[in-house]
Amino acid sequence: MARKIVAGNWKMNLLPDEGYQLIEDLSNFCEGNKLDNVEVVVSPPFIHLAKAAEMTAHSKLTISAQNCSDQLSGAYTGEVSVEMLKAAGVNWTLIGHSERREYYGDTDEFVNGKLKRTIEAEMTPVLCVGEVLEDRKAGKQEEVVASQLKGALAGFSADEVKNMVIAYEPVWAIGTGETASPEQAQEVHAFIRKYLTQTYSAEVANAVSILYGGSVKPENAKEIFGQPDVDGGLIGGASLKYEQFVKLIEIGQEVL
Ligand SMILES: O=C[C@H](O)COP(=O)(O)O
Repeated sequence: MARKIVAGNWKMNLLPDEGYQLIEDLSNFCEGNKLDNVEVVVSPPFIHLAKAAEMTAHSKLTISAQNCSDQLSGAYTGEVSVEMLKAAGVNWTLIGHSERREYYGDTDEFVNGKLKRTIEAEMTPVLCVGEVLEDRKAGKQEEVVASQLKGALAGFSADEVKNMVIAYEPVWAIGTGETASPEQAQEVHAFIRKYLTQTYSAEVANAVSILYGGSVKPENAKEIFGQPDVDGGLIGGASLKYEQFVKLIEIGQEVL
């Protein structure tokens, strides 16, 4: 069965001291509560990662990067390799977030290269996919998501895909306050699972966690997390506030 995950993506927010305080508080929360149903992951900016990983080395809180290089090492100014992440104690990373795709040119091919590095390094990648508003209006969400999955997963074996996490994040629902309805989320999640079944196997489809992302808040999480093909959330804005994120973890623990 797919793992249940509540993940936070801090994006380019929180200065180091604010970030470390939040890590400490979340780590204490995870230790103090019986979280036998959900895994909790947070993705701080690169500069916080090494210390955050050190702080959580013996905690149930998992630290993830937000991105990694598609190259192993060398003259790639501004990039961070998977080896560097691993050396810092970070074993997870988001890949292909829509903000990377939109502002920094992460094409499906590029995303595929980054995924290759993470799988070689035995890391857990969270592959992000999702359609823009125009595609949703044209009813092309499944077509877009299928094409992103095909491009990103090209060349991977079923066993390799089994170790990935997928996040469905409709771009029109990110940071906009507009959430996909639980039915809309379920529809695309079910489609992703069907895609994985048809392309790989039912075993792979059932092993891959599919997270929903896009304006998830304590007020709407119960219904979204309650959908049969939703295995958790990738949360932006609400992961920056301790009370809100903890509430989402509690809802995840109860509903997922
Ligand atoms: O990675 C997280 C998503 O982009 C969702 O962000 P949001 O919860 O602020 O809409």
